[in-house]
Amino acid sequence: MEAEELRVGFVGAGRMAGGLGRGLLRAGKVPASNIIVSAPSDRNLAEWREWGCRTTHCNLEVLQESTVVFLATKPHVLPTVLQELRPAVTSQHLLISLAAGVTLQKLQRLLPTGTKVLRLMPNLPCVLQVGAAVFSRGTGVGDGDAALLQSLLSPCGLCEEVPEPYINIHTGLSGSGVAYVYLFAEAMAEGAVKMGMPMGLANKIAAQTLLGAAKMLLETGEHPAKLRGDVCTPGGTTIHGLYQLEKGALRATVMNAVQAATERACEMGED
Ligand SMILES: NC(=O)C1=CN([C@@H]2O[C@H](COP(=O)(O)OP(=O)(O)OC[C@H]3O[C@@H](n4cnc5c(N)ncnc54)[C@H](OP(=O)(O)O)[C@@H]3O)[C@@H](O)[C@H]2O)C=CC1
Ligand SMILES: O=C(O)[C@@H]1CCC=N1
Repeated sequence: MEAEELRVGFVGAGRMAGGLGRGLLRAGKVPASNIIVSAPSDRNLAEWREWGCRTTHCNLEVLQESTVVFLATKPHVLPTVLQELRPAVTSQHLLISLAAGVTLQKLQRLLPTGTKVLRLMPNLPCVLQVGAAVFSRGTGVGDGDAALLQSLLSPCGLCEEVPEPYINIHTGLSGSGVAYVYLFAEAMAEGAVKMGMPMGLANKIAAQTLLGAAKMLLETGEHPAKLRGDVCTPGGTTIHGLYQLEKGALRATVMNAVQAATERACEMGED
């Protein structure tokens, strides 16, 4: 289907919906006039109107006006929203849930039999087209529907189909992982401030350091340990810094963070 013909809806207009919406718009994937968004308040909708999208307080209207519908409410709200949407769902719709933890089995249970539903876990950098998203498909979702989602999200960054158990792991690694990186960036900059560098400059350099390191990882394809070794002069500065990170158990702490967030996603699926 051509982008101009595709009608895309968002139920929920918050940060993640906004990230995906702006990613799609910036890439010219779907014209703004073909996007309709719903939320109970105007808090987030005003911004969507500025982008040229249509907005409503009625979730059913989104379903009636679109074929591809992103379900972008918080996970605990989703069952109520699906109960409301259920009577208007048809076999023409492709529903895509962003809700952390909410399994395909649960989504399928809450929707009419045969509904085409996908489970997507994006992350916020998709707004700058450097996101990392994974998805799994529910029963009855064909290759064409999966390809449509991949094509829609292709301008937003990486988008891979994975076995469903990987989605909670991706949530712990990447959906939430963005926040761990901000914490690390803040700590790096504060270290520099402690040593006398102005905060604005320290923040800028910390961000550029993360960007450069991430690009090196992606573009060389090298293992992180190899690239780390390249920075370390024997007896030099880096090994002294790394020793402090190892003493502070950074590696185990980060592994624990990914585990805790993954386990929380699994728990949220049980609610
Ligand atoms: N933030 C992130 O980095 C990521 C989030 N996600 C997932 O995305 C989903 C949304 O999270 P996020 O964008 O952060 O949350 P936000 O709180 O920013 O947005 C939630 C949106 O849902 C709307 N909403 C609340 N109740 C209803 C309802 N009954 N019907 C329709 N809309 C409703 C809110 O309305 P109003 O505008 O009136 O407040 C708001 O627009 C979650 O399921 C989360 O797990 C996934 C990956 C990353
Ligand atoms: O914190 C959360 O639950 C959501 C899911 C991934 C990022 N934010």
